[in-house]
Amino acid sequence: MPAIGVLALQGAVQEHLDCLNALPDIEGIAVKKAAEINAVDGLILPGGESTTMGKLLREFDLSQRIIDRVQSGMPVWGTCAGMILLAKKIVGQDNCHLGLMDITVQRNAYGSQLDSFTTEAVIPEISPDAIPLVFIRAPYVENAAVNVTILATVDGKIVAVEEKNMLATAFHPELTNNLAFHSYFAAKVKASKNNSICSCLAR
Ligand SMILES: NC(=O)CC[C@H](N)C(=O)O
Repeated sequence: MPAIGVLALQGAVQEHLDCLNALPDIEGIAVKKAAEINAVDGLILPGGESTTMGKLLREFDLSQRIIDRVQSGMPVWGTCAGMILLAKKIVGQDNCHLGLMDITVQRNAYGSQLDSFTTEAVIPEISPDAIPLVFIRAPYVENAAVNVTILATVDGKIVAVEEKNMLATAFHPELTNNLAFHSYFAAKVKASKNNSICSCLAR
């Protein structure tokens, strides 16, 4: 059964695990050691506080492990702070964290009076039905390179993107009871696991 890790350094870990474990044929596992990250077929970087998570990733020497696995094809999904961790550029900062996705993100982009809000949107790639979108001190994508697919915008701002095996959302599907994004990501993980089994057998 494919296993999806949820990076468990800080943030909304249990909520993602509950969503994953509600899906058929997927095992959700909290991961915080390099060996655990090596053992999963996909990885979720949860919401929380990106500066703290980035610092812990460096302290525990996990950044390069994640970068290597994602660059060799492991699907990854960053939600909110996780999106910031994936971005190659963060507005107003000289450095980034994992620097994997060709996006520029603006942290806390909705300002103080709109720290948190909920809306909904139809995102055809993910589901034909409207999906609830929960934003908590959320970033948005200020710029996405041409190789990045824009999945959703809210009020003209980009809030969900995909680039090959990488998915990022400014909002928190794990805080709703709608499993559409988790199902979509699980399908990506299953497809990538099948591909790697096929290429091993073909050798
Ligand atoms: N809900 C969240 O993940 C908030 C992200 C947070 N504002 C950050 O910049 O890291």
